[in-house]
Amino acid sequence: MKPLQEVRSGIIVIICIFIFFKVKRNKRPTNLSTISAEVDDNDAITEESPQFDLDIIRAATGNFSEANKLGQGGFGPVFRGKLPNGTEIAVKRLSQNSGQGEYEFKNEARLLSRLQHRNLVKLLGYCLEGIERLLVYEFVPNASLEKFIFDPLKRVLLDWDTRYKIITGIARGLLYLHEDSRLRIIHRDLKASNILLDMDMNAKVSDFGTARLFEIDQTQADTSQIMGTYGYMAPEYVLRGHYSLKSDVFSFGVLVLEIVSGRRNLEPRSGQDMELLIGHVWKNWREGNISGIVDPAVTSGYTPNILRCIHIGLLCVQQNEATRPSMSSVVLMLNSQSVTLSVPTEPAFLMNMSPINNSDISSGYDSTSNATKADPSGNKADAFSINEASITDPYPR
Ligand SMILES: Nc1ncnc2c1ncn2[C@@H]1O[C@H](COP(=O)(O)OP(=O)(O)OP(=O)(O)O)[C@@H](O)[C@H]1O
Repeated sequence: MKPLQEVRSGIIVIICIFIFFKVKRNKRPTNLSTISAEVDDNDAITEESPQFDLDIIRAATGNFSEANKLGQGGFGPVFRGKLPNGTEIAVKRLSQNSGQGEYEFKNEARLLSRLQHRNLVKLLGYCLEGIERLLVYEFVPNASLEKFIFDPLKRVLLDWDTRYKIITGIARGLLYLHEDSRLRIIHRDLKASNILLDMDMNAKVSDFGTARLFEIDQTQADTSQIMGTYGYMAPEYVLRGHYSLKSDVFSFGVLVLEIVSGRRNLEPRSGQDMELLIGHVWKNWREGNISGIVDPAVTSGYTPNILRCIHIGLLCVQQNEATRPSMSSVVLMLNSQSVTLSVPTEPAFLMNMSPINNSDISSGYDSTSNATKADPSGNKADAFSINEASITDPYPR
């Protein structure tokens, strides 16, 4: 009997050890290194991001030659290059005075290298040698949405189907950042110049320099540092430094309306009152004047799809962040025509900007972008006022 009991005990111990290790394997740790285990079926699991040798990057970019310069962003210039294996790359060379510390640099590098989605620009690796800090991205051949949508000649190339594909691509990329990985990521600087277009005009969300990481239960925060670009920032972010997933939803809504109309939300016109695009869209939507909204370069007629996108855009830019939809709702609304859309309430169109802001905005433009970066020192634009017009007829006639 005794040996039999020992055998039984032995089996029980073995089963317990097996269950223990099985549970341990399945348990998801909560740190950043597990991000790759959280990818959905659009994604591939990625390894630790490779650290590139500075000599390799120098050789790939012709020693950061002017001829290879793709553009100048807020954190430094971006250069085109080719690795010895033929892979085309875009190298972001962070300026010493960019204000981005080692922590932020590593944060962006580690974050991006672990996230992979067809609508996100892929980070191939990084280089941290001496004072040199580089981010090495896949090269996205068709430049940014900004270069297309606001260019009088190029935007004609964007028919409605292409614009719709871009809108859905941005929505999916953002949904991935917000909900489909274990860590929630708020982009915080979503704008047309941060949407890159690949060979097939698929949208890829780029520039996570301002992204913040959030554990599942920490989805919003208040900050004394305002980062972002005027025209795209949600009012609660501009005025109170409060950001959340819904701040990105607001920026997405602005982007949708810009894509539909081919106009910038914030277009400075010297000597005139500034009218934000979202205010213009709202006014025309209420009057049923769709032709006053849609880019004349879109020649396909005002299909229900276009009307739906305007409607979704207006839902995203609502003044009250609580009433803005989540990105998963947005993707659902875009994918299924049968999903009923609620009536949008007043958007946060910040009219009657003070002369101080007007001059700030016109002088703050750089050569590559008409969008104006917010003051990273955290000075809040308290001169914005909200138009309090009430809704009488929310449906277009
Ligand atoms: N992966 C890439 N592939 C191709 N071109 C790129 C890539 N990344 C950036 N670029 C180009 O380099 C330019 C500068 O990019 P960057 O993201 O640094 O700045 P930005 O988006 O214009 O401004 P900001 O820094 O304010 O966001 C972009 O306009 C884009 O045309």
